[in-house]
Amino acid sequence: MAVNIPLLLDKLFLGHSEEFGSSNALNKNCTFVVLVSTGSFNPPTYMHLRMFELAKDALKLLGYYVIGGYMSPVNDAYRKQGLLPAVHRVKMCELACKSSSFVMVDPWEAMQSSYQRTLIVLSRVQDCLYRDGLIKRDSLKVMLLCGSDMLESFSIPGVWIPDQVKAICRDFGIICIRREGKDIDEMVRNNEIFQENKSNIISVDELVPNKISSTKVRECIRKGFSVKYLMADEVIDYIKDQKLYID
Ligand SMILES: Nc1ncnc2c1ncn2[C@@H]1O[C@H](COP(=O)(O)OP(=O)(O)OP(=O)(O)O)[C@@H](O)[C@H]1O
Ligand SMILES: NC(=O)c1ccc[n+]([C@@H]2O[C@H](COP(=O)(O)O)[C@@H](O)[C@H]2O)c1
Repeated sequence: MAVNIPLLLDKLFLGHSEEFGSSNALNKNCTFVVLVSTGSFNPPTYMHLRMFELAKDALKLLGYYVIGGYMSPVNDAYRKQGLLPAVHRVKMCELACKSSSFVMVDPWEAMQSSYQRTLIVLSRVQDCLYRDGLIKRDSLKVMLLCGSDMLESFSIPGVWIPDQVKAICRDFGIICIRREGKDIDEMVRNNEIFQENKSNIISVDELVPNKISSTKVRECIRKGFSVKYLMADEVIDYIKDQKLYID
């Protein structure tokens, strides 16, 4: 039985914008995008937030308008080594999102009693938005936002369910941020499902390459090094207060 947690809508852009002049953005004939990023966020870094900015810019050039984004921290049952309890990761994501005008946290996945696959997470966000009726179904697109390491994992046998990968690519779409020089076009060329849905897979190159990773941040904390300017000050304060990531 799913734990019922309402989807936050407070930062969703549903009104006026300079880009749309004086008229209401939602009356315009364009596709509105809601980004969903799934991951450990252990802890959330500036790069996790930066991904939303990069995706928003890239989609704008393609004629899409991003009206909001969600970070969805993975459930504890994912059992990745060193994964902190979801309560901490959700809290840190909430603190990280404070500085964003459009990125929110969706704690639904983290708060369920079992692991939730990414397709289920995307479907739930889409269902909530459809149910609310705030945006017309045919002008709303929910997309998975990820880094190229995650896109690469789609092709590793046994990690994802092929039918679910198909559904994610076909019914949602993926916006993928290049990470550490990975060739996203090659990944798309070498995967049949990606090939079939290549118009729905958008790759984003960074103008300012950024190698921040949660693993490296955890390593710095363990060694007692500074992590300032790698993630939000509020997140750093929380980690200190709660004495997290020190073995
Ligand atoms: N520097 C980065 N460039 C591009 N994508 C990134 C970067 N850091 C994280 N991501 C993406 O953010 C999402 C969530 O990542 P995750 O929480 O696993 O962070 P991570 O830094 O990869 O963590 P870890 O180091 O613990 O594996 C994934 O889609 C991942 O690819
Ligand atoms: N089949 C699936 O839906 C599937 C498989 C592997 C990873 N994932 C997701 O990808 C993300 C990976 O996060 P990490 O890079 O931190 O391991 C998590 O949100 C996880 O739930 C989903």
